[in-house]
Amino acid sequence: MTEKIEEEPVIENDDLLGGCEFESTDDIEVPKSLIDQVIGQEHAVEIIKKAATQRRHVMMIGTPGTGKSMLARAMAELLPKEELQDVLVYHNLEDANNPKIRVLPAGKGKEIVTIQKEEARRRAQARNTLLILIIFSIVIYATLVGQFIWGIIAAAMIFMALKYIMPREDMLVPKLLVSNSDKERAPFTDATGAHAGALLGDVRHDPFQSGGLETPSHERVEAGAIHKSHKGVLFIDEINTLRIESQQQLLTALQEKEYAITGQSERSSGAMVKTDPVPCDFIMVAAGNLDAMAGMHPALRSRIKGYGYEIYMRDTMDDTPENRQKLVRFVAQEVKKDGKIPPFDKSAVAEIIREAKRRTGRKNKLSLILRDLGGLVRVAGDIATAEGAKITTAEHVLRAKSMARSVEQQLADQYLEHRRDYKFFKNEGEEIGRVNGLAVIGDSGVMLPILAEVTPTQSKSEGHVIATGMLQDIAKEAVQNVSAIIKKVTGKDISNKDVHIQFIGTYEGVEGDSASISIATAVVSALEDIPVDQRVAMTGSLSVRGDVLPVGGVTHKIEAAVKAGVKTVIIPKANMDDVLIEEKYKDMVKIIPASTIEDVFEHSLRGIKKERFLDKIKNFASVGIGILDIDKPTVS
Ligand SMILES: Nc1ncnc2c1ncn2[C@@H]1O[C@H](COP(=O)(O)OP(=O)(O)OP(=O)(O)O)[C@@H](O)[C@H]1O
Repeated sequence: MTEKIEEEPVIENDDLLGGCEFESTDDIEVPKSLIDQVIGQEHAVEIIKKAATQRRHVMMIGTPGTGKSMLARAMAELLPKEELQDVLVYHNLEDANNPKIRVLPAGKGKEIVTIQKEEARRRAQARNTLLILIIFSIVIYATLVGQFIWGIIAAAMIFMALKYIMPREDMLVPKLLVSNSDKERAPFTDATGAHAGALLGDVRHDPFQSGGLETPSHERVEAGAIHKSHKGVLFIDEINTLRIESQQQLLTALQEKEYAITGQSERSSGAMVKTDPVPCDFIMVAAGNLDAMAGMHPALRSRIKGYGYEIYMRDTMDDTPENRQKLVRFVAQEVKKDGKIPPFDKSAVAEIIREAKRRTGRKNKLSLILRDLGGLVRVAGDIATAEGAKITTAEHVLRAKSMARSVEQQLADQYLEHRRDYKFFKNEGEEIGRVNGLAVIGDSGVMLPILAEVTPTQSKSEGHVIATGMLQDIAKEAVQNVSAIIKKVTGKDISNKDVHIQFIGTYEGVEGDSASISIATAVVSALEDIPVDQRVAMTGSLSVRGDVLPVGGVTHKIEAAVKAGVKTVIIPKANMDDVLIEEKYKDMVKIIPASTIEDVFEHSLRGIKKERFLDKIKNFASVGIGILDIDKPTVS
């Protein structure tokens, strides 16, 4: 059974705002602490709070832009600042290559360095005065005895000798390696993509290693991110990109809570120097996507797991009035954070929330990929600013949406333009074995024509599915699924035929497992000689029983079909509530829900043979096919 889509109710702005009353986002209160600003990740917030009190490590896995670094920053805000410490590094009189470390309460380090510097300056002044006096006395004495030249030479030699023998004042001044004076909160260090030196500390190379010109080794010691985040939070995103040795060293630092600093480059004079252990008692917050876990050193992962928490970030939240209200606050937060863009009025905020719904591609959900949504807020605000507007309106947001398109969207549009130029798409007439399939690249849709040809097999044993383009495995699976249905319905065994399938113009990045119903239709059309209506495009997954299963990205796919000039789009019935196409496309397309492959054939096949074929299918449906139930609902 098929049915025409009900006109999607237009959601009023007030509903979209979840009942929030305000004139502009300036009226909305933004929480002071970062942790209270986090939206939609309640589970993560709870764990972060717990981990901060218990000083536990955390690993966050999830899509970029869902607030992982924001949560890590928020965690640093929750840590007590009373515990903060300064770290000083001193020259070691016995072994210059082993600088000494001293740990003091926050603020004391800076005080000591200032005092010592002042003392050193006074000592240097006194020494220089003494030197000048000695030199003058020698020169005057030599002049009096008529040996001026010898006097100058003697003065120069004495000057050099004394300079060499007398201890250098800067040797005695410690270096402030880690400073926490005047810090309002515990340190937060982002070591994402840091090389070994930046992460673990380093000792700089000294080109002048003798002759009184050398820089004292303790002066060349630099703290790493692990030391700077002592008593605070060390955040590393994409943890898997960190070299395995660095991960191992990080693990040691985590276990020991102190880590000596040495030169990281073997050829540098810094490699000779190794300090006493420097404290690094940090909380580690590691982040990444699911791949990150695979690339992570198992011991490091197990350390975090054993001494902390793992969090999986959410990509969406339920579309409830409370959550819509949170998004209203999100817009207010982003406007405030930016500081330069004008506030948003109700219509503009509603448009952002509408976009948050659209971006999920799922019914009753709101997107939590808030960095991207924040980007839209900023572009809309910038457009308003450029116009000199005092307030950002829905019109600015709509313009921002067409300006701030993702690379995938731009690529898809370019692809469409290119295909249209060369008439790759057909959007009218009928053709045997040709179907307008729909696919997604990233967050954008593309129309993907699919051609099928069925020929007697060349092989002696059995027929083959020969697919070209990048979606070969999917094509084979779809043909396998449909072959059972075809066999029952038409009595034809396609296992003794070669089925050729071509995806026209596929390229890297196209996701295609939602092409199953298109492939099935193309194959049936070719096999039975029934033309396909080219004004129709379709998307849907297929079970071996002929059920049409839900897929992802229907909104983007429908919009792509409309852009390609198609008038009717068949989608899985289960996806009907996920359709959130833009207002401007609504009157341009008829959306037909399909729950079985029979529905798909009904709306896409044409010609006189169609009815007979559909009758056969109906019979088959009433009898049932009773074949293996291996279908599993997949969302592509
Ligand atoms: N859950 C959230 N609540 C409020 N704002 C958010 C949330 N998620 C993201 N944002 C906004 O997006 C910005 C970027 O998010 P953030 O850098 O924390 O994402 P991320 O998950 O760490 O991404 P990546 O892994 O790419 O670093 C934040 O500064 C904030 O403005």
